[in-house]
Amino acid sequence: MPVRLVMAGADLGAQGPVRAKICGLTTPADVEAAASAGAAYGGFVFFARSPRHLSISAARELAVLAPVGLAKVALTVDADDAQLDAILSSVPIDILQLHGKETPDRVSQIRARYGLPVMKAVGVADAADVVALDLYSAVSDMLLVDAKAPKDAALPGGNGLAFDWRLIAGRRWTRPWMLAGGLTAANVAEAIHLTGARQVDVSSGVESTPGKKDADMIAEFVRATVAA
Ligand SMILES: O=C(O)c1ccccc1NCC(=O)[C@H](O)[C@H](O)COP(=O)(O)O
Repeated sequence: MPVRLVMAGADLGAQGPVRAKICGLTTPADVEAAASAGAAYGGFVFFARSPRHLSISAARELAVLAPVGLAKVALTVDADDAQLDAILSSVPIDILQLHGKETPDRVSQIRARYGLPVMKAVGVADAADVVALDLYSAVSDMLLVDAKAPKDAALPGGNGLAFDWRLIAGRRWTRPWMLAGGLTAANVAEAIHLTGARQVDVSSGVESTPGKKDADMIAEFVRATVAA
């Protein structure tokens, strides 16, 4: 199904339930759990150091299982054209999530080269980081407003850490955006109410151990999101 990001700017305003993205799917059961829970997006991680990393062939096997309605997101970190070419020539992907230090110019290049919607992740730890969101909203189709990974973190994201949501309370951007970082079924309603997010992204918060998704936790998270 084509992803309606242009329309999504309007769709994601006041209408409809908040949409959930389940990131770091690694098994067919994860794809089934995300889809049957009613998630709008499923994320595939291409980052070798991650416990959620997928080879291209594994990602392809999962992506073809995703039903209409579960948009397939490829998460990469400072990927070069060769890596993106390899992923996108084999895996049917709907959205690219750029989770590294990609500059605004690089985001624009990637959008132009692949013609896919691009979601740029921006890490937030303090008010200065919020400025970067304005910069990237000019060149991205969607923003992922995430916690900034600590300097000593093993991963640039997916660490299950939240940021101070008050930093973005009441903020709006010209592009659709998604809130991420340390969300769980227990805190997602508060996060939505405080920030006004209409889309949320979770990984660690629906895992029993790092890298292992739990179908019940996914269902509970999506229920809490929709009910918020
Ligand atoms: O998940 C990973 O392993 C990962 C690796 C490298 C860059 C980003 C990564 N994950 C990002 C996400 O899963 C989400 O987009 C988001 O940051 C939520 O993560 P979490 O705080 O674990 O819910």
